[in-house]
Amino acid sequence: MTAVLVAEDVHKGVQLASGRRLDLVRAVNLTVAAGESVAVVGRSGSGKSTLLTVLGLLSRPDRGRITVAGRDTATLGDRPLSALRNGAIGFVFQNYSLLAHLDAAENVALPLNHGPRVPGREVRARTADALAAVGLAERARSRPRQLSGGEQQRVAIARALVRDPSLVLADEPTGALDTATADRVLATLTGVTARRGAALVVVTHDREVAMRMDRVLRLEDGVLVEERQPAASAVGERRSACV
Ligand SMILES: Nc1ncnc2c1ncn2[C@@H]1O[C@H](COP(=O)(O)OP(=O)(O)OP(=O)(O)O)[C@@H](O)[C@H]1O
Repeated sequence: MTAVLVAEDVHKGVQLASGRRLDLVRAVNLTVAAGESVAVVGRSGSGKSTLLTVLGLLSRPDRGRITVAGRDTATLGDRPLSALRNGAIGFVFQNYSLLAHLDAAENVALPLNHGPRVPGREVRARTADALAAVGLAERARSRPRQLSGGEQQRVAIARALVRDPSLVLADEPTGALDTATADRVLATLTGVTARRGAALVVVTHDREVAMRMDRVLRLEDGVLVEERQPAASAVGERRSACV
């Protein structure tokens, strides 16, 4: 098993406006293998998004160790950390975080503008492929305000996948989508993990979404508790069916 993401005894708290400290993530241990998908569920406000930002190297843990694609991030300075984040991780934000002055294609292409230079022709081809994968090939020139919430969410997913990340972290990736579109987007996300050997972590409130992942973990009192682990044969079957 090749581990793409390893979190060991990770802790993360936030300072409330009242000055009180809230320890949301208290002892998280998690290993996600290449080709594996994991759902994180839990009640609203339990710290799922906070955990995802720590796993995605967007904020540092208070304690503990996170290893991504074999790199121990605890010892990395800010620049190598952001280079690793940009190169290895695709993040789908709950609020999409699209840039309003850029069209869909330009938003999707953003991760390709950082790190090693990608030739313009390849940028255009990869952007078009990513938009087509989420069913938005026709909307490449639309600005976020010209797109529905669900379309914006799909642009955000295309942006997360455009660089072929080894780890995809998605915060409520189907929250704004109807059932048919959510199905298609989930198939894209799980297809990427299975075909390209990426690891996928999805935060969701939606039971049906959670059940489509290989494992379901619940964040409870700051600890991840295993809710469902399918038989290994079922995971293997699903992976080989997607190749
Ligand atoms: N930077 C911050 N400063 C203060 N409080 C914060 C901060 N980030 C999160 N919180 C609080 O921590 C709690 C957990 O937030 P978080 O967004 O991680 O939960 P969640 O499980 O993802 O919730 P939901 O399912 O509703 O999206 C919430 O009460 C939130 O208000």
